[in-house]
Amino acid sequence: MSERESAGVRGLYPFLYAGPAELSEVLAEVSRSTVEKAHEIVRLRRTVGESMAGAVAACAAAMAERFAAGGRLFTFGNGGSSTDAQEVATAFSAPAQGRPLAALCLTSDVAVVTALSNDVGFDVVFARQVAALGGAGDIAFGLSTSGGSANVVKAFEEAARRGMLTVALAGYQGGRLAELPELDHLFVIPSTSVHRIQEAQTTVYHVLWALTQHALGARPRRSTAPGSPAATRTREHP
Ligand SMILES: O=C(CO)[C@@H](O)[C@H](O)[C@H](O)[C@H](O)COP(=O)(O)O
Repeated sequence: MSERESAGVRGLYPFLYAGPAELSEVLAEVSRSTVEKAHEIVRLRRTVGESMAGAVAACAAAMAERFAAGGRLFTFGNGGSSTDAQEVATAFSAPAQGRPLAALCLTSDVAVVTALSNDVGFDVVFARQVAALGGAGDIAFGLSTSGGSANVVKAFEEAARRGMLTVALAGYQGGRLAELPELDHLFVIPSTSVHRIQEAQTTVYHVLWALTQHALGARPRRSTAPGSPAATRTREHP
């Protein structure tokens, strides 16, 4: 191992190099930073819960309406958001309890994703699928931490053209998604840490799932109190 690599490993795993005397100090530091991180996560989730409760409930009601009329949910995102999109589709379509709802993740079919990326372009990898599968009664559900992924933005533009309900989760200040007037529901997690954003987005979509189930009469549940719409946007329909 080169000097540089060894320094890298030392930085990542300091306890491997600590002598018995230093070890407890290193462990105390690791535990301090873990506790700080845990506080940060709880603080952000609380902020999100308090400020978005009303908007999440409104979004769930709109989603439930689409499902009740036979609508389907299409989810998409890149990287970590792609696996979150898979989790959203799984939660809705294959719940252990509650009503199974029609949901499909547009990142799950490798053949379709690679064909579109290879033959047409990665920027249309979701939009083309939305065009092929989506209809007016359906729901487009996209996640992006930056809010700037071109393929996510284009998918929403296509979904809006088709009259689909559009639901977006973003971070930072919403990025390009914040500038999309077509979005029906936008939830912006107020953080600049990709990981914190993803964690808080998980809370938002799991609550959306629970409230949608509740609205469909599948799971009795306490209602949530309305909150400030500071970090959310719900489009008024004429
Ligand atoms: O942060 C992770 C994993 O946690 C990355 O995989 C991340 O998701 C990828 O860089 C994405 O391509 C970022 O896209 P986006 O969230 O900005 O739309």
